[in-house]
Amino acid sequence: MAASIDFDRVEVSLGGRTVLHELTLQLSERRIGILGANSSGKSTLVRCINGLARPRSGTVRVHGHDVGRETAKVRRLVGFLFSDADQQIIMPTVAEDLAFSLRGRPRAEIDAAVEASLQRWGLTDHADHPCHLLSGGQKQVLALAAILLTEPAVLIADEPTNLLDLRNVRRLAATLAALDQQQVVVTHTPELLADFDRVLVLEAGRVVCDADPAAAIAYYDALMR
Ligand SMILES: Nc1ncnc2c1ncn2[C@@H]1O[C@H](COP(=O)(O)OP(=O)(O)OP(=O)(O)O)[C@@H](O)[C@H]1O
Repeated sequence: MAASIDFDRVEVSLGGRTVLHELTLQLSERRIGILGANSSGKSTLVRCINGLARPRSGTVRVHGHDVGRETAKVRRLVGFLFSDADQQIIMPTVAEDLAFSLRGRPRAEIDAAVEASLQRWGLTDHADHPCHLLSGGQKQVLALAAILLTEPAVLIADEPTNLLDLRNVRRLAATLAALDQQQVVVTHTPELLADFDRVLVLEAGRVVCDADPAAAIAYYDALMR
């Protein structure tokens, strides 16, 4: 089955306005960045990949699976990291939140996976820590760790560094770079995309530039003047 994300003439309307216009794209590179002005349709585009946004017409497929028809299957393939980790931290403590990702599996399997995840992400000393007392950077790491426990093939991150200081921006960038998963990252921080494989620039619901990072970042910079 094709290991790509395919948009076929996708049109999305929200509140009576066309937010994405007849978008046809094949995303098969490992790391894809998305830049664009506020309201240009970036979040809507990535939300189509896991069915959070629904096209009025056209089809989105993830590894050959139609997002509209096989939403549950696609959501098992696609992890989604929001800019505000509070939106996706569900349980009271760090270990419980990680365990929640694996709910339904045998207890011993969950415990072993949570233990390994705590170690991988430097959270072992915070296992019983109330999530709401974590710093912004720690919350973002926890949200990412919880997503990765589900072993998604694709990771979507929508403005993941918005609430982070520069140190944590750099940490998150290094963390993302080291992951095996295909990644689609929306950001207002072009430097985050410097070593990506491909960068799209959106403007008013259309892809106006689709290039390597240097060319796309220069295009975006000129567009924002
Ligand atoms: N649920 C909704 N109902 C109506 N309009 C919506 C809805 N969600 C988004 N929109 C509109 O769709 C347009 C695109 O929004 P989107 O969030 O995709 O843009 P964006 O490029 O991610 O913006 P930002 O950089 O500000 O996060 C905006 O004009 C927004 O107001």
